[in-house]
Amino acid sequence: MLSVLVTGANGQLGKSIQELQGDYPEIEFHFKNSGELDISNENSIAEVFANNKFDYCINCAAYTNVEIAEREPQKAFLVNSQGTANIARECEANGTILIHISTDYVFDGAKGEPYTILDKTNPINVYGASKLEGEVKVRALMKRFFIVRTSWLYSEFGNNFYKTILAKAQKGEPLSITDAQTGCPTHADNLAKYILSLIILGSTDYGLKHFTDGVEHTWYSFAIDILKKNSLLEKTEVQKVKNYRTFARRPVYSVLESEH
Ligand SMILES: NC(=O)C1=CN([C@@H]2O[C@H](COP(=O)(O)OP(=O)(O)OC[C@H]3O[C@@H](n4cnc5c(N)ncnc54)[C@H](OP(=O)(O)O)[C@@H]3O)[C@@H](O)[C@H]2O)C=CC1
Ligand SMILES: Cc1cn([C@H]2C[C@H](O)[C@@H](COP(=O)(O)OP(=O)(O)O[C@H]3O[C@@H](C)C(=O)[C@@H](O)[C@H]3O)O2)c(=O)[nH]c1=O
Repeated sequence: MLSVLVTGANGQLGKSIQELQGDYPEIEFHFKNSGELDISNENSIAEVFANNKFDYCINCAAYTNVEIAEREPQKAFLVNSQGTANIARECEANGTILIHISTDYVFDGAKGEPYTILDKTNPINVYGASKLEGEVKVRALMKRFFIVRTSWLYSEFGNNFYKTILAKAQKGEPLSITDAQTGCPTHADNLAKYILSLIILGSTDYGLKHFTDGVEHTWYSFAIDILKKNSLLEKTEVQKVKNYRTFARRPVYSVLESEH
């Protein structure tokens, strides 16, 4: 039996993994939400590790509000950089393999073609910078780790673009959606299955990975797909815009070349 700790268990990805647990009888899952394990608190982590021996830790805990991060960078860095370092340190000390999740927003978008794991990072917003610092800490502190970068996650859980658009359309609100950014929407369930496959297959191909669903979209084309799938396109007024106002800058092109 493999023992697997999942941090941030009540977030979008954490819940997607929880949904799948019945399909993995060979794994004993230990799901910890932010109240049960605060990754920014070393004592909280030490307490959880003192009572268990984990083969793997899937770090789903993160500060993910891209907009608000611009106004409270210290909070984003506390979780995404220091918190990640805390988890990495404890995993390394306990022989636990870390599967850490990162983002397409570590790139500036200037490349204009799919980013590989060898491409230079250059975040252009606070969230991306804090996630990159988390990656750097994992690499510095650990030998056996996976850093899985993904993009534009959506699912029935948590906050995501899919749910925002669906909720607005269901209320009959007119939509104005940017086509100024291109990326790959990725269903959290597919990412969860990929992560669990690394564990089940006992992969020793450690290091950096890119995982997406592999289909490029702008936010506008993704919104059109969402409306079509939910039979809302005819009923919804949708405007394509270039200048949807946001606090945070986002990469104009952040497609990740996915190996899977
Ligand atoms: N969402 C996306 O589009 C993408 C996400 N990612 C990455 O994937 C991972 C999972 O994201 P996702 O599930 O969507 O994010 P969510 O925001 O849905 O979930 C993150 C979870 O982390 C928890 N959390 C926040 N701070 C702490 C802390 N100090 N200690 C423990 N838990 C904490 C939150 O709990 P609470 O709500 O109680 O604060 C929340 O449940 C993250 O690393 C994210 O950066 C990468 C690319 C795209
Ligand atoms: C809701 C909405 C957003 N937008 C724009 C704003 C922004 O440029 C883009 C995406 O909006 P959101 O704020 O929903 O998505 P955002 O928070 O930028 O999503 C990101 O989250 C983090 C956690 C990641 O790691 C990224 O991969 C990515 O998924 O769409 C519109 O044009 N119209 C709208 O009605």
